[in-house]
Amino acid sequence: MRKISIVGAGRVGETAAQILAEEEYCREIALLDVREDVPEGIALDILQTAPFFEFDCAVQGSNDPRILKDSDLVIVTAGFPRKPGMSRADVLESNVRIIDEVTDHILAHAPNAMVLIVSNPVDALTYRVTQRTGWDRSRVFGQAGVLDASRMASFIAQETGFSALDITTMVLGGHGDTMVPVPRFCTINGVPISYFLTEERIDAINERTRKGGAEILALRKNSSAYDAPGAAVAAMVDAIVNNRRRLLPCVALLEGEYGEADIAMGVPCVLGEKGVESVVELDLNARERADFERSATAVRKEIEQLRSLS
Ligand SMILES: NC(=O)c1ccc[n+]([C@@H]2O[C@H](COP(=O)([O-])OP(=O)(O)OC[C@H]3O[C@@H](n4cnc5c(N)ncnc54)[C@H](O)[C@@H]3O)[C@@H](O)[C@H]2O)c1
Ligand SMILES: O=C(O)C[C@H](O)C(=O)O
Repeated sequence: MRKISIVGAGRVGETAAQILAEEEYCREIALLDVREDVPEGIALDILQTAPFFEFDCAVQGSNDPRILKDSDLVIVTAGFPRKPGMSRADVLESNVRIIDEVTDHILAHAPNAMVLIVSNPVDALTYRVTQRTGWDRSRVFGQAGVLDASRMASFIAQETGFSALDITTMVLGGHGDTMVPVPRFCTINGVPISYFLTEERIDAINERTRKGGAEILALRKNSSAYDAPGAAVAAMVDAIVNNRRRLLPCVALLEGEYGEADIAMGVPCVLGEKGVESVVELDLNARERADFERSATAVRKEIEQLRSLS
């Protein structure tokens, strides 16, 4: 990949940019933000880590949307994070205006790019970008489940004492309190977690995962999470750049899968060089399906709110 742009050089955007540079996923990283001088400053700061991390890709920042020109991938982290006590949906109204402006910049300056949405509420905003661009869902998708699954894996590692390296997890649904951790698809080197953890402990891990973002926000106080979110973005970029065809939970537009259409939410996807290659339909049991439907109802409510703002 030649050029990756990040719109929103805030905490998540900067963290992601630093990892992308260290890993040299592309030859050029562009940072676009509305704060005067800030994207230039962040770009310089990241560039000056090059001798330590041994990369030589270009890193530039600007307030001028033309910096997006020729991007292969645009990552959108622009927008307000929630404050303690708020839900992610509480920033919908302010962030939809930002996302619309950013989408128009992408349409004007990077019409061939893939778009990875991070800004919250990520399901509704990903939906919004699919509608405003009219692009195929393979090119417009969001990050949520990779982060939620990594949180769940770290909680399982803490509870069991096993290495996080051996833990695989799956979290579906909307990126909110109704998200759906699926313990049946969580293993420690292939062994179901129910082999090591009681139902009660698994329920507690599910609940902590659902509230994972709020837990960090309450502790950090003046910022929501950005280290793990930046790493989650980088994991998705890695899958795309290296055409790994990883099975990752992504926010994707549903076209009948899981009995849902005209909605974007977290589902397992095959992620590779063309973006979301396909949505994988897992055979959910009755409880998982009910939880997924409850989550879809919550996302639909946000999408309805979006429509009323149009
Ligand atoms: N999907 C996820 O898993 C996930 C994880 C973490 C954060 N988030 C979300 O990502 C967003 C950013 O979080 P953060 O902690 O980096 O916030 P932040 O406040 O540190 O950064 C946001 C940046 O967006 C910029 N911005 C605002 N309007 C813009 C515009 N029109 N064009 C370009 N830039 C613009 C701001 O100037 C700021 O630098 C929030 O909405 C947050 O909730 C999502
Ligand atoms: O919690 C938030 O608002 C930020 C993000 O969605 C997260 O899960 O860390």
